[in-house]
Amino acid sequence: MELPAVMEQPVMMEQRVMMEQPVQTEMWKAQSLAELVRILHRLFAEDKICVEEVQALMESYESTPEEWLQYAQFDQYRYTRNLVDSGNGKFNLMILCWGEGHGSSIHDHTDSHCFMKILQGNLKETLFEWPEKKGNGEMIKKSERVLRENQCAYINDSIGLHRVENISHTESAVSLHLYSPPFDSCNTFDQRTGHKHKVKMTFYSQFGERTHCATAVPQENN
Ligand SMILES: N[C@@H](CS(=O)O)C(=O)O
Ligand SMILES: [Fe+2]
Repeated sequence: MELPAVMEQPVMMEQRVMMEQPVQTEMWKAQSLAELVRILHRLFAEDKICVEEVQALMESYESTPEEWLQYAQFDQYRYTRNLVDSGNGKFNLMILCWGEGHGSSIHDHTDSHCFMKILQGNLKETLFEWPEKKGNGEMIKKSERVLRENQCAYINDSIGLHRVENISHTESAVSLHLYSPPFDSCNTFDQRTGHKHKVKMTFYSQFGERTHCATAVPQENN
């Protein structure tokens, strides 16, 4: 029996390029936000993800405001969480908008992976140790750093807890966050005592449309 002719592989929309690194690894380059979302779907369809690969992919996207402005909805008083893509149930991709001086409480990430890429401005990330189970004192600060445009940071609960702040008095900031698996509540911690408090997290907008919250008082993580 004749074997079917080998079909030519379709040309991929995305480009896999070799980056110059000490250890040569194949890496993705996302040319647009839409392409970034497509590649993320592909990577998260697998059982296991490679943290470094996702982080490098997110870093490879060069922030283009026209591509994300529709999702960047700000609030006067607190940072907002705006859902961009629900990742086929595998991840949530969202844009967070930080006005001048806005920041989050010290919090955990509910056993999920958290990738955070800066799209505009700078954000300060302060890392804390988990408090002792029965502790009742000031929380221990491990490190702090300023994340700049296009950088992508990563955290999970085994690394520790963090607080994120836009310390600028004159510029807003915008960041792109990916959480996998998705979650809608986390714990916040009191810096003085280490006491924790479970909070529900909400979206200010979803797919560019403002969401109308059922609760009168927003219970956000800030
Ligand atoms: N993890 C926080 C944002 S940040 O401060 O890392 C959130 O999802 O609201
Ligand atoms: Fe966080």
